Amino acid sequence: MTEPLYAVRDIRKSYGSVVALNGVDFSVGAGEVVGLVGDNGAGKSTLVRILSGVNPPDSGEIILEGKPRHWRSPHDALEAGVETLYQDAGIAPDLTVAANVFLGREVLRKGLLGRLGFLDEKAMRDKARQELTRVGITVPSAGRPVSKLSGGQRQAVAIGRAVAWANKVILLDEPTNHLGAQQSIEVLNVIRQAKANGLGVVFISHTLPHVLEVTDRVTVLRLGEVVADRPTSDFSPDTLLKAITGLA
Ligand SMILES: Nc1ncnc2c1ncn2[C@@H]1O[C@H](COP(=O)(O)OP(=O)(O)OP(=O)(O)O)[C@@H](O)[C@H]1O
Repeated sequence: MTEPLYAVRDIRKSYGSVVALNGVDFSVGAGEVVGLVGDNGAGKSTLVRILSGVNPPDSGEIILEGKPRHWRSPHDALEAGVETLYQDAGIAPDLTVAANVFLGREVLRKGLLGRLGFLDEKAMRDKARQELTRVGITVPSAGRPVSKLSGGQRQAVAIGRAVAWANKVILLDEPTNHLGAQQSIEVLNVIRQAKANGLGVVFISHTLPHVLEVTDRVTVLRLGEVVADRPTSDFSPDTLLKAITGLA
């Protein structure tokens, strides 16, 4: 078997007496989309926080490209190529689309006296448009404030930004939540584009039709344990729901 791009082994995490994850194995390969599903409280968010470096596990291994990792912060994971898009996507409404794409990573241009410090707005707009186009997102204007975009377009900017910056793995926590049908289709297309670009994509969602549509494999968590990890083609809507709820 080939080495997965990103994997965790035998992860355990408790909050006081609550066991959130009880010996979880999870992996994603390059160019693979893995769905992470489970009922409320199953442990999905806890696992995402461990994968993204927000919280360390109590025990277990985190392995990126075959090497054990110990994330001290989300910044560590990000630097190593693991990008996360959270439910409330961290978009700054008053800034332009381009500024949001580069938020925290502004393109600097050498000033006249060789000082660093000018924000090169044109370069930023061009690059933002280029990056969003690369991942399949079109916005009316990269110079437009995000507050002037629809909710779906905002979400598209957030996901486009995450996919554009990710260089190995992208964790998408409910990216199609609150989106209309057309906007969901666009986000699912961005996921396909990320896969085509060779990223490992983890898609966390309660919207099972989207999971069945876009993933290659599905991992089902129930009460902190993996109860199924199989190719998506093995599941029907009915068998996936049964795996999640545990009801026969
Ligand atoms: N900070 C915390 N303090 C105490 N308990 C927590 C904390 N975070 C999560 N838990 C508990 O850990 C378990 C797993 O929660 P988690 O949020 O990971 O589940 P989830 O699958 O993401 O659920 P949802 O779909 O509702 O977001 C639950 O029993 C939850 O109550």
